[in-house]
Amino acid sequence: MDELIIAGRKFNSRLLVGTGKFASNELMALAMEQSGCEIVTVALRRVDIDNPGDAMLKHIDPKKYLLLPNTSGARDAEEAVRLARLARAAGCEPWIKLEVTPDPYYLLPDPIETLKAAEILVKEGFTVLPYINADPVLAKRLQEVGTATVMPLGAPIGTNKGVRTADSIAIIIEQAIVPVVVDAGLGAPSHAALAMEMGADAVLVNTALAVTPNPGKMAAAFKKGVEAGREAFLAGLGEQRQKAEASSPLTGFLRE
Ligand SMILES: CC(=O)[C@@H](O)[C@H](O)COP(=O)(O)O
Repeated sequence: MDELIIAGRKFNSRLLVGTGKFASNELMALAMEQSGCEIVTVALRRVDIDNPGDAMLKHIDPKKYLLLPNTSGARDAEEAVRLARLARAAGCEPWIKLEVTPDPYYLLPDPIETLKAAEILVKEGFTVLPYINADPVLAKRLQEVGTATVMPLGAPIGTNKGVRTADSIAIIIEQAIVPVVVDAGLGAPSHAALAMEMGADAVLVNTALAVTPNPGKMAAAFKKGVEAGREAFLAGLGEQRQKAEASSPLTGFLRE
């Protein structure tokens, strides 16, 4: 597959994987392996980031995966910035998946606090990958302050509903000057394929891999979905039409 480039860094995989909710760290590691991913996100609140012996971190080989800490659980910009700084102080690369989700029920990202935190973190030299609602105006504003990607949600985190925000994501993709990573709510490989067919640069998946009885198999299926979607996008999909058009044109077969 063609390379994904984020902030000048090249990746062969366009599938990013989250590490929450797995029944065991072994199943998480299996899913990472089978997904072919190169970027793995970890919630800073769930790991002892200072401790290389942390039970989960031990399963994430830094030579193989870029560890992308995320600020999940932060309720405002201040908390998110503090978590990002802690990760950097602990020796993580200055890449951060910015999540500000004050509402515990829908976990929808706060656009104002996200923009505020992004501005601060970009100025401090972080490579910022913000999780956002599928809002084209916010996506533009974030790119203007210098985020490395935008990560619009397909559906709320953990819902497995698929790309419910397709029309807005299409606008974000059309206008983007940085990679667009569809993040959250993708429950099936076909959802990932759809996002990629639309022209998303990558997708991030966690729950769908973690809640199945077979995380390894599901991760392999998502890998194929992402690759198929990307190939189809690059090939160029046929135009959608209102009226039927025969697949086998009848001209020449008609009786005089
Ligand atoms: C792991 C992570 O970063 C999540 O916040 C992310 O948005 C994934 O969402 P799903 O769990 O719905 O795949």
